[in-house]
Amino acid sequence: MAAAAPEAKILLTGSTGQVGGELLPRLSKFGEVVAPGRDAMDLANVASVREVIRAVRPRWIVNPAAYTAVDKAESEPELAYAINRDAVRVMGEEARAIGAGVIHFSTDYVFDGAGDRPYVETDATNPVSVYGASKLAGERALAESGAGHLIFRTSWVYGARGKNFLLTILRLAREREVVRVVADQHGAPTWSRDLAVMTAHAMSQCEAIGDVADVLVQLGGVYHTTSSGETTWHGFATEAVRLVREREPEVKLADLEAITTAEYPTPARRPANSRMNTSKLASCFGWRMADWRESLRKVVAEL
Ligand SMILES: NC(=O)C1=CN([C@@H]2O[C@H](COP(=O)(O)OP(=O)(O)OC[C@H]3O[C@@H](n4cnc5c(N)ncnc54)[C@H](OP(=O)(O)O)[C@@H]3O)[C@@H](O)[C@H]2O)C=CC1
Ligand SMILES: Cc1cn([C@H]2C[C@H](O)[C@@H](COP(=O)(O)OP(=O)(O)O[C@H]3O[C@@H](C)C(=O)[C@@H](O)[C@H]3O)O2)c(=O)[nH]c1=O
Repeated sequence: MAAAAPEAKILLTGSTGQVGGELLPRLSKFGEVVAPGRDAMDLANVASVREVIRAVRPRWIVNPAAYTAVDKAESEPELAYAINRDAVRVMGEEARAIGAGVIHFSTDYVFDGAGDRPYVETDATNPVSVYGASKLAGERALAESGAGHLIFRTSWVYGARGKNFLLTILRLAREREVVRVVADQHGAPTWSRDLAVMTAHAMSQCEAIGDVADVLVQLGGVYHTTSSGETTWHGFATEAVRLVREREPEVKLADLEAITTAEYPTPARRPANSRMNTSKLASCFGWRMADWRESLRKVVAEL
């Protein structure tokens, strides 16, 4: 009697992060999920990345782990590139060798924000920060590796847990009477859970068609995966505070001041236009991302 085929394995990085934390419970339907922490697989050390992939031999590598400290990256470029580019290159090389698919996440910060319409996947990139440049280098390294891959570019990720703008603003709103927020950077806040649900849908679609590596020859590439609708960081903060106030009227904040980017200097530059067109996701995977306001309401209800 032939031995039973080994169970498919999914190697998930960054399971302590916003997106990884939401992916973890949603991937077990695809096989055994192996989710090593930083101690077992340090993305700053490519040898450990190679070693783990060779030991696990996954069918999918799902990689939401990243160096995400946008301002700090300006003074730590080597570490940002090691995690956001070099580790991703090794994932691609190892995935190619075993016919695994790689799901990777990238960012609106690969663009300079100069345009005045939502970006499509084929638009020219031109990052204006070290973080954005290191993420773009990771996208390119993965594409060059020849592995079947999906790169989900998203923006302004938030959720009920983790380090994110929503939780920062709500903390400030409880502590202060005045909070100043930039109102000239445009984009779409995207719930970490919406990304995880979309990712599982895309994986299901791929698996339903056939062998993952073969399917990704057709479907692989970059997809824009931001919430529907658009706002500014100030608009996002305003809606979040409004929703929280409905059940917490004692919130201290009296003035949520709309300011310009120039009035809020930061080490890293951010794009003024972060808007992304998600039609490709809809046409290739039949998936529409939720409206940012709808998701924000759900997250605030969970807090
Ligand atoms: N956050 C955002 O606003 C946006 C994020 N993205 C992209 O989406 C993806 C998910 O982001 P998000 O979930 O918010 O990220 P988080 O910052 O919430 O999580 C990052 C994860 O990466 C892990 N990690 C960082 N460095 C290493 C390392 N050296 N070795 C192993 N693990 C490491 C962290 O582990 P540990 O807990 O040990 O630190 C953590 O689990 C990333 O690719 C990011 O670039 C795109 C657009 C917007
Ligand atoms: C906390 C705060 C921020 N801001 C501004 C600064 C900045 O322009 C904008 C967002 O601030 P943050 O530093 O919280 O967010 P930032 O780290 O820039 O968020 C980015 O993270 C990476 C990982 C991504 O990939 C991007 O899509 C994006 O989500 O809001 C204010 O104006 N007032 C405030 O009180």
